[in-house]
Amino acid sequence: MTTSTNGKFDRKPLIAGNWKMNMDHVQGITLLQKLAWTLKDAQHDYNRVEVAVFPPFTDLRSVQTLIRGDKLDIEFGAQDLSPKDSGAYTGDISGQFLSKLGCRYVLVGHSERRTVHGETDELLNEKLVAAYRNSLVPLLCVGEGLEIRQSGKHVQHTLEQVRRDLAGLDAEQVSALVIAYEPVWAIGTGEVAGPEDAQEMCSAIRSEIADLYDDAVAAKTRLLYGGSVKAANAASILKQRDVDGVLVGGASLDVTEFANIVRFEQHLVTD
Ligand SMILES: O=C(CO)COP(=O)(O)O
Repeated sequence: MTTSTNGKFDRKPLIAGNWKMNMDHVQGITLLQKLAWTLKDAQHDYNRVEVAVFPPFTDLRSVQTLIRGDKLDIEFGAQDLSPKDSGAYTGDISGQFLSKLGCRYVLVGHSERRTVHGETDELLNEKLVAAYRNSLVPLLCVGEGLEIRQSGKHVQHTLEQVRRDLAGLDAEQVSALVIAYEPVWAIGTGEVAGPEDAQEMCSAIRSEIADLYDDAVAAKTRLLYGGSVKAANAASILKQRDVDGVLVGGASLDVTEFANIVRFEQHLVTD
């Protein structure tokens, strides 16, 4: 594996597709089959770049069956989990069940959960604990809205989220964690943060982790950017020193777009 003085490629890049509330289980397995074929044609090297998809809950069993049956080298995760493992919590989904279903990852704190469902940092902290308790790797989403960006307080705001969400987690847990910086104003809007914005925030998050834990932990935590990522803008973002991958929404539903984003990252690692 290519290494660099800053250790960027010591962290395995992750290209993640958040399908959100799109694709029923039939559409989902068709999309996944096409993605697997496309990546195979492109001779994708899974040892160098990890690919993960986050389908709706109702797709997870079909996705698991396909990935296991066809031995696809694609990881999958859920879009949310309950802070509790079982009990009278109608409509919630337990991390225990997700883990048993073979999920490797789980999204925590996506801005659509924070805003539409009013999820607080305190709740998200409990969800992170629940994820680790059930051997899931959490992919924590943080980021500011437009007003905060315009007020110039975006770094302060996002680091505050990081501090609150990570409260009480130990060094081993945070080393395994993935954090996606997703500025709310760039999600589904076509507005993409510039590569330098992505680098600014990922670098600030890494420094914050070094302060909260130590440099060794900060060097291991993978940091992604998300918000209107497409094949056309992915390369410049992925090149940034502290950006270890991307969390892709809309473009992950288009196999060609998503596979091209994976390819950009693979070239960066290989060249
Ligand atoms: O929210 C996102 C991924 O979690 C980003 O969504 P879009 O890529 O559609 O902007």
